[in-house]
Parts: sequence; structure tokens; C-alpha cells
Amino acid sequence: MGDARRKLAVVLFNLGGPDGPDDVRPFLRNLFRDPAIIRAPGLIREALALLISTTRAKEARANYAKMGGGSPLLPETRKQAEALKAELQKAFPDHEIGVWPAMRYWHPLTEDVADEVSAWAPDECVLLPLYPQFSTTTTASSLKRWREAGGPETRTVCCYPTEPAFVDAHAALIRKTWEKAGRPDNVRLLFSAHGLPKKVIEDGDPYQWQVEQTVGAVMRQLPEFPDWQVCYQSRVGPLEWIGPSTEEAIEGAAKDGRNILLSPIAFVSEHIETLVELDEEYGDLAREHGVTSYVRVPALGLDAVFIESLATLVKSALAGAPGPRCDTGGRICPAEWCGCPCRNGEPVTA
Ligand SMILES: C=CC1=C(C)c2cc3[nH]c(cc4nc(cc5[nH]c(cc1n2)c(C)c5CCC(=O)O)C(CCC(=O)O)=C4C)c(C)c3C=C
Ligand SMILES: [Fe+2]
Ligand SMILES: [Fe+2]
Repeated sequence: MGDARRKLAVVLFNLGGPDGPDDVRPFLRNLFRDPAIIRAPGLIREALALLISTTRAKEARANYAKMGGGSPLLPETRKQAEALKAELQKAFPDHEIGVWPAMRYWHPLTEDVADEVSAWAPDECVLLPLYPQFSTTTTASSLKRWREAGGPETRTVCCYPTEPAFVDAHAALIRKTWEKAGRPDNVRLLFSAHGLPKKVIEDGDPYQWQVEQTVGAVMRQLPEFPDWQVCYQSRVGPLEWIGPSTEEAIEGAAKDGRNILLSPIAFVSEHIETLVELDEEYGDLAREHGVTSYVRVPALGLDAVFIESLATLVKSALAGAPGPRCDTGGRICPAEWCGCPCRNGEPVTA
């Protein structure tokens, strides 16, 4: 007797992180071998990846040790996958639903998940990055790997920087965190996003523009915070990165005598960049510069409105035409940002 239930697969793209100390170096090597991250020719890139992963491993291992030796990214993503599955099951009670995390640089690797999902033989397979803002270094890299591995793909969400529930979730969490901290006064709200080399943006990556779209939409709901700034963290390597850096923004707020409320606007779960960089390193920096109140807003994680937002993206993708789509379906990236697949082969007219 065949099972007539339709099968819906949802694949959550994410970066991945080491499970323990021994994984740190090979994880970093995988990351720096990616031509989307280091845009040098093959052999030079391989040599650089070996060199950087070896030299960076000690410090990175020490940082992962502060979180128990490995990254919490996979357990966090698994919980989000479970929550999304439960939400989708309400919308599609007759479907058999599977939600898979697929990591770019550590297990479960994108290419292995592609094989697993292929073997499951879904009727629909929705690719959904856990990067709300599209970048060639993140979403495009995962998509490329998925497609090279022959993974199934019927619908693809490329980005959702201004999806209404996503924006609502951020605004509500910022307000709630500020209230829970005892409503510190004289606050500068910093939106810290992972940075990128300037050259990547100049070559057409829409990430910075999309981060600014998210912040603009969130700020329309938060008129009680008139003092705010976008900044970029986690710089790596010798290239010039987009700015201002989060360190500069913290120092600037301190100089202006402000307290700091910091929202990680481009991350949707807790990991090394939030728990170590934002909470420990930048927390220390703020205190060293005399900031009285430094409060970090949590990543969205399992926030119910955020999970609803992910479910809405999947439902809209299934209801619309096949192919890559931005946000709730419209083409939102302007022409000069040719790096986003939502433009779907449209000619680029700057
Ligand atoms: C918005 C998301 C991200 C962008 C854009 C991004 C670009 C980018 N990252 C590096 C180098 C590193 N990133 C590392 C960790 C890391 N990066 C992201 C997200 C984005 N990266 C996440 C979610 C994580 C956390 C993973 C975890 O283990 O918990 C690391 C490893 C940590 C470290 O050594 O600092 C590196 C290295 C580059 C070079 C880059 C763009 C060119
Ligand atoms: Fe990164
Ligand atoms: Fe787009």
C-alpha cells in the first residue's frame, strides 16, 4: 500500500561550526577554501586556507572553549528546524514534512544533506537560508554547493530582510530586552551585523543594502529610540571591510556618554559571534570605555513570531511560481545589486 501523503522538505542553510576542539582547524580550512570567501585562484586559495586555518586555530579554539569547546550553532539550528516543522505541520496537516539543517563548512554538510533529501524523494523542496540578508559569501555559497551536489530544489527563498513578521520579531525583542534591563536611559541602539570586505559589496553583493533595509523597517516601529547606528563586526584578514566597525561604534557611544543596547541584526541564533565576540569582547570594550549599561539583545532563536515568519516564507514560496524569490515574493533588490538571485537573470542596468 503506497503512502499518498505529499512530502514537503525544507532545507535550512547555515554556516556550521566545530563540534569540538579537534574540529576547529578543519572547519576553518573548509571556510577559507570557499572561493566565495577567498576569491583567489585555486592553488593560491588552498595554500592560504591551510595557512590561515593553522595560524587562526589556536585563538579560535580558545574562543570555542568558552562555549564548551564547540559551536552551539547546530543544536540551535536543530531546535529551529523542529519548531518550524511543528508550525508547518499546522498549515499542511496532510503532508509528511521534513526540515533539515544543511551546514556549509561543518557537519551535517550541505552536500551530504543534498543526498539525504534526494533519497527521501520529496514532492516539494524549499531551500530557506537562515541568513535573512542575502550575501554571495553565505546564501549564494550554500546554494551553489547544494546545486553542485544535485540536491532537489523546487522553491528557493533567497532573502527576507523586510518580511513583516521577521521585522516585528526584532522590534518586539529589542523593546522587551530594554524593558527587562530596567529601561536604561540615554541609550544608543546599535545594530551589529557581520561585516564583509568592501570589495565584495563593490562587486554587487546586496548584503549591506539589505541589512540597512532590515534596520530601516525595524526602526519605523521603534520611535522611542531616536539614537541608533548600524555597525559591522567580526572582521577577518588584511582587506578593508565595510564600516563603521562595531568596536568603533561602541567607542563612539562611550565618547558621547551613551548607554548601549545592541541588536545582532543579521544573526538568527546564538553562536561564537554573539556569545563570545558581542558578549565578552565587546562587553569588556564597552566597560573599559566607561559605558555604564551595555545590554545585548538575544538572537531571534525560537522566538514564536520569527518561527511564524519562516513558516510564512515557506508557505508563500509554495504558493508562488517556482524559482528564487526575495522576501514575500516581490523583487526587492535594486538593479545595482546584481549579486542577488531574486533578479533571476534580469539584465543589470545600474
Ligand atoms: C551574516 C552572516 C555571515 C556573513 C556575511 C559571514 C561572512 C564571513 N565570515 C568570515 C569568516 C568567519 N566567520 C566565522 C564564523 C561565523 N560566521 C557567521 C556568519 C557570517 N559570516 C556565523 C554564523 C559564524 C559562527 C559559526 C560558529 O562556529 O558558531 C568564522 C569562525 C570563527 C572565527 O574564527 O572567528 C570565520 C573565520 C568571512 C571571511 C566572511 C566574508 C568574507
Ligand atoms: Fe563569518
Ligand atoms: Fe534579492
